[in-house]
Amino acid sequence: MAFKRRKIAVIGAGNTGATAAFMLAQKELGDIIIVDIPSMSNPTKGKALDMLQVGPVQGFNVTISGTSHYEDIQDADLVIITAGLPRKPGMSRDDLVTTNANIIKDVSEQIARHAPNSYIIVLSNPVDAMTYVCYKTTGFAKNRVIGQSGVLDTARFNTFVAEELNVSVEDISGFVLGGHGDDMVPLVRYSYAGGIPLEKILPAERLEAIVERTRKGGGEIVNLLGNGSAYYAPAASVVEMAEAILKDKKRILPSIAYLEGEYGYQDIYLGVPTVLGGDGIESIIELPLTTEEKEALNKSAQSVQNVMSIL
Ligand SMILES: NC(=O)c1ccc[n+]([C@@H]2O[C@H](COP(=O)([O-])OP(=O)(O)OC[C@H]3O[C@@H](n4cnc5c(N)ncnc54)[C@H](O)[C@@H]3O)[C@@H](O)[C@H]2O)c1
Ligand SMILES: O=C(O)C[C@H](O)C(=O)O
Repeated sequence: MAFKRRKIAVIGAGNTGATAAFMLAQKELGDIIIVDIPSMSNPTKGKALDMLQVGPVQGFNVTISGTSHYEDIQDADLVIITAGLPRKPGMSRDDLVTTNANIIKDVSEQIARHAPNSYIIVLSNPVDAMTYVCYKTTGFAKNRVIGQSGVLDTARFNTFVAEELNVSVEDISGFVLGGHGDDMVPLVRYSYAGGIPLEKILPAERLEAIVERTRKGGGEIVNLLGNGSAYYAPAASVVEMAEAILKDKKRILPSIAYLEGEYGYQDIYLGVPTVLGGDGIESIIELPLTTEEKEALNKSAQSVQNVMSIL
């Protein structure tokens, strides 16, 4: 049997979808098909063609195409869902729930029909609840339906810590648990700079300020952009997860995973540390938490439940 290149479908050709598609191509992770709703002109095809023409300049060699037909995602190995509305200043991610849930249901049905063996990473917000909708609609196994938030939230935390310490961001390893909302749980106790616990080198009030800024990191960018939300770091984050799966890297990365008793929660998608490899979420890592940390995680899980109760 001949080897074949991987096929990656990106649903939604907006800011996050187009940026993720471009980064996937630059890393030659597979042939890319970008799907968006039909329109009078054809911006999806236009973006795909524009990206493809970077290949000769940067030296990557994959196909990139744009479409509004779901048949074109036939047999995709991996699907990244970015379809849906982003928030605007003054909105919370949860305000998007009703509109985006309808979009995610529709997209998930199409994925189940045309790419029944795929692994899915969901980005659309409110992402914990949208990942749940995708899981229920596709009926795929829980390890194959994954949400992205923790890689991004951790990247923000790491960025702020590196700036504070004036050291390389490469040496910071933060750790964020919970839902992708303002009560997410950056766990300082499990965060390090060059192997040194952060609590040993940063005063408690500076750490608390960084935790707060991380929690509101998405909103900070929404306010700065004025019309839409972050996309470079979100795209890079979803691509890191995609790479872990496509190359069976068995990375320890935070993912939004379906919980059946882990951390004491049932029937919920929530951000937890996972091993991401060729079979998607291969395992969930459970860590001992202090009473205070567990209370913070309970609060975050309750926020996700509140959004899910609207569905
Ligand atoms: N999880 C995260 O960390 C994270 C990070 C950034 C953005 N997001 C979320 O991702 C989503 C997309 O953000 P964006 O900045 O790319 O928005 P965007 O408006 O730039 O792009 C969204 C695209 O989805 C398309 N779309 C809508 N319905 C569709 C359907 N049924 N099928 C296919 N495509 C459809 C739209 O036409 C649009 O091109 C938002 O919900 C945003 O909140 C999540
Ligand atoms: O903040 C948003 O609405 C988009 C995304 O979830 C983010 O964290 O950047």
